Amino acid sequence: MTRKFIAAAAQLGPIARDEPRASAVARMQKLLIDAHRRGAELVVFPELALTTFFPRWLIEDEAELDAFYETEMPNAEVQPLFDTARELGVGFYLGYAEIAYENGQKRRFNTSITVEKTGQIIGKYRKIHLPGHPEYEDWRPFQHLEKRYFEHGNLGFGVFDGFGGKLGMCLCNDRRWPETFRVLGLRGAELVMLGYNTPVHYPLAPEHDHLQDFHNHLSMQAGAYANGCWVIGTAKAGREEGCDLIGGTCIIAPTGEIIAKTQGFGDELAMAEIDLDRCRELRENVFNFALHREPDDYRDICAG
Ligand SMILES: C[C@@H](NC(N)=O)C(=O)O
Repeated sequence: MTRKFIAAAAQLGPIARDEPRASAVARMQKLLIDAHRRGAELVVFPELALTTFFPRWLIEDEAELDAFYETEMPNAEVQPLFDTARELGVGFYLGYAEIAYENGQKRRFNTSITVEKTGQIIGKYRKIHLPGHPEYEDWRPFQHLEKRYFEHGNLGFGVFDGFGGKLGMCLCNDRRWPETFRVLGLRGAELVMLGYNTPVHYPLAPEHDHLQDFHNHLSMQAGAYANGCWVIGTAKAGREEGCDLIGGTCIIAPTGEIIAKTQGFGDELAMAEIDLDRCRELRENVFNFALHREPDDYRDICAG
């Protein structure tokens, strides 16, 4: 059986603070339809793809904050995207802010899901590496309050079946951590999908601002290569509410090579054929884990 399919990384340009969900959903439907026309069976959208990147503001009013989260997936506003995708037989990855009620508690997560071509949700992930800070810091030109608005994801790095292979997900800052890709790789992931919102300006080390694109690709290419898996990384890009976000949306082969990339900072597709069997080029050779890994010498990695 061939395990080849065409995938699209569907970059979104900025989403305004007052842009309704319906507008973001319509933009994603358009990208999905274009991707389908060009043969795609899987479309990867960004992190927090339904709203602006709201952690850049301190929002103290609970109702105002809650308006950026989804309490159900799908819900009435996102259903049109699910419907279009199912009608066309296209699956997708989608990032969004989630409110969940667990054991009587209201919990907030930065979440992604994968939806199969049938419209079924086949995987769910809640972001584990939350960057930023929990309290307002007045010296910053903009806030990064993910540690305030989200809890540490409680679903682990799950690997699930879909598109004829083993799939994994993560979100934005997770891609900078080799452990993310290694855990997914150890669990057999052949394709890792992720969305990101990455400001060009990093207030803690502004001398690295010119390296943001480099660090983005370095992290994802290294993750792909060292684990012999495909990576699709999709940006929310461009100047969003005065804050510049990097683009660089791309599809990376298990060799670590970028084989498709967006050019600009708006709504745009990067597309490539994914052959899941190519993972073997690495996983049966230099990164044959069973033959060559030396976990006894890595114990410090798991020390708390
Ligand atoms: C800054 C941070 N953004 C994010 N949304 O996790 C990152 O790119 O690592």
